[in-house]
Amino acid sequence: MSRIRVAVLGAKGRIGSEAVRAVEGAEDMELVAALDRKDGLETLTEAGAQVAVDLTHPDAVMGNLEYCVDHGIHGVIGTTGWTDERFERLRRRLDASPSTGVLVAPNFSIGAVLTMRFAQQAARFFESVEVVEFHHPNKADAPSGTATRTARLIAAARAEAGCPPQPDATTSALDGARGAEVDGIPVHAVRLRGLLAHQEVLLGDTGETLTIRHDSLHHSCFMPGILLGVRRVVETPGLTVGLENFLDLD
Ligand SMILES: NC(=O)C1=CN([C@@H]2O[C@H](COP(=O)(O)OP(=O)(O)OC[C@H]3O[C@@H](n4cnc5c(N)ncnc54)[C@H](OP(=O)(O)O)[C@@H]3O)[C@@H](O)[C@H]2O)C=CC1
Ligand SMILES: O=C(O)C1=N[C@H](C(=O)O)C[C@H](O)C1
Repeated sequence: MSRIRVAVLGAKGRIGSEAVRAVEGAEDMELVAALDRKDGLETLTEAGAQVAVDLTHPDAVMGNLEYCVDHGIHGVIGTTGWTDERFERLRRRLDASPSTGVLVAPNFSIGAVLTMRFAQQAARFFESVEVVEFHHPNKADAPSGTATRTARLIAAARAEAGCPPQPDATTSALDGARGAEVDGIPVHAVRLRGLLAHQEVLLGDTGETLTIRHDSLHHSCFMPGILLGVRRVVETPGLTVGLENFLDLD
């Protein structure tokens, strides 16, 4: 059996360093490159990488990914900062490299993926929904990629079910007091020393509330998802958004 030749970008970072160890420990993979900020992208082609795992920074990910797609290297992308415009740019790039696969996963932890799915299922049954995410204070972006994706999935489920806008009588508020709005869903970001990555989806209706909470307690929780992404992306051309597509959830 030939092993999958994997490169990790952001290899010295919090999640990247854990990913390096996970790839090294996977029997069906070979770590052929571990890139930090100072390393040129040509290292990827020189090393013969088949899959690049990007865990860098929202400012770096597009350049890295475009180099990979142009060179036929599959991408497993955990880095955040994804907008509709970025997805469109990536789709156009992939059109010119139709055998290349890219997985963009807002969250690789199975529990977080299930949180998103459960929130999506519950969204139409409650009048009110808000998302609160909690992260370590060194995180570059807010709200988190996971919270943004969760809110979008909730909003889409509510739109499909014909739910009206949620009630909110606020007419006067300090800037930011009601959080950010993602497709009409309020999203609040907390940054606190001691935390890693946590999320609550709060749903409310007359006389009851439902809270769906997930806690990532260690970066190891993202590793099974990253390894699954590497194994599946080599056989899945085009763009896949969300690890749930590789989990056979239905
Ligand atoms: N999808 C998921 O499940 C998860 C996603 N993430 C996301 O992954 C990203 C990284 O998070 P985290 O590990 O906490 O961040 P860190 O800052 O700890 O790590 C990022 C690493 O990438 C390096 N880097 C920056 N730019 C480049 C570049 N152009 N090429 C190569 N390396 C580069 C940084 O170097 P330097 O220190 O010199 O800047 C740093 O070593 C974030 O977007 C985060 O949200 C995190 C956890 C889970
Ligand atoms: O920066 C982090 O730590 C994380 N980033 C991802 C996000 O923005 O959703 C995934 C997880 O929350 C950890």
